[in-house]
Amino acid sequence: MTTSTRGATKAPAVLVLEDGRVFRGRAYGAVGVTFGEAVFSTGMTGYQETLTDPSYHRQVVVMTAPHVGNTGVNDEDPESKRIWVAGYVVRDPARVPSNWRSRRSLDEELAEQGVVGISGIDTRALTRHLRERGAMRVGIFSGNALPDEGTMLTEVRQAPEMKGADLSAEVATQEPYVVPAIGEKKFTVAAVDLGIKGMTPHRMAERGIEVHVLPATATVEDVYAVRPDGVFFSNGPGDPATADHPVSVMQAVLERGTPLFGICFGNQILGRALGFGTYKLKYGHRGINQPVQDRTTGKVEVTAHNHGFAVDAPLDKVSETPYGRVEVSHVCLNDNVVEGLRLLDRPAFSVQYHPEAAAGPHDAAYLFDRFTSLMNTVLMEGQRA
Ligand SMILES: NC(=O)CC[C@H](N)C(=O)O
Repeated sequence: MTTSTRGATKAPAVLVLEDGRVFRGRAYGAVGVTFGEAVFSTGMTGYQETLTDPSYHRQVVVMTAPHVGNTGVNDEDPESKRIWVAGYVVRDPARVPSNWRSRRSLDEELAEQGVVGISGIDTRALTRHLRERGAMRVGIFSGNALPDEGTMLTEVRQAPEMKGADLSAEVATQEPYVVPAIGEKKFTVAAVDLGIKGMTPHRMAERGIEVHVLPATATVEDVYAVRPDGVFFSNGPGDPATADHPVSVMQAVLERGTPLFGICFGNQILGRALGFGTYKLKYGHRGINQPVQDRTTGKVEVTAHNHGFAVDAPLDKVSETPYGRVEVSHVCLNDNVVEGLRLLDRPAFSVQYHPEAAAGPHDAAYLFDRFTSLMNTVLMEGQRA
């Protein structure tokens, strides 16, 4: 069945930014009201992965790509069990989705999951506004009887901000579960779920790792109860400055010298565990075409990003920390933001971006091999000792 998503058949919708700028369009997905932090993603593809990434919880995502929904919605690509974005902003939705895997239209899927969107927006103008003024709160209001602009603006300004938001527990698993190794099992990893994407344990499983995914509230005892060869800290929503519990668990892991790998939120937590601060970026990095340099090899990777905060660590020197020496291993070539940390005296490292990226690119997949080889080295040393 095809559903027409022609703008004219849809209810009117209004997007109101906290600084008072207003964009008018048509309802897309569910009709209603939603609030969140307005952020833009420059990915030309992979919208299902974006929508279902738990790190987007409480964010209203603006797509710079003008056509969205062309390949419909399939049952294979989601990164989690539901759509997490708080709202979705597109320019020109596909009228008829077309792909051999497509099961339904994106419009239908958003409506079914109760996600309020808006279409017919000049998303490039909106993106330029956010780039100049910074990420800010936003509301989308749709339906035939809308409040006046002043009322909508007041409501937007009452919505919670992303700075200071502690959100991992709202998205992470409540119960531990195991993702079995594919083929021969070589290692066991405890993965602390702060908002993990499905592709991350899969990338580990492909390398012979049995992954024990643990709730965000997991204690040091819970982590070591699975007798891990390595410990992983996942991506996740919210402000890393609030993540005191995972920071203290990670410090215990560093203390014991267990191989450790972190992605995105996990990188920010490693930064904090080592004593660095984190800060909010003006508008963040979101998309699948961000250039990152591996400072050890000089090689540039094209990478997937979704972060609004970053680690404040010096680029030009090796830092001394309570856990030994640390270097900034990766940097974003657009703006020199810290994109990775590596300890020189312990088997631990992390990256701010997404080597697991399902929609690609896959330039950074070697980082999963680096984690495997750290576990291998530590295991061999243990056997020799
Ligand atoms: N994808 C992530 O893990 C995001 C981390 C953090 N919430 C940020 O926005 O920077």
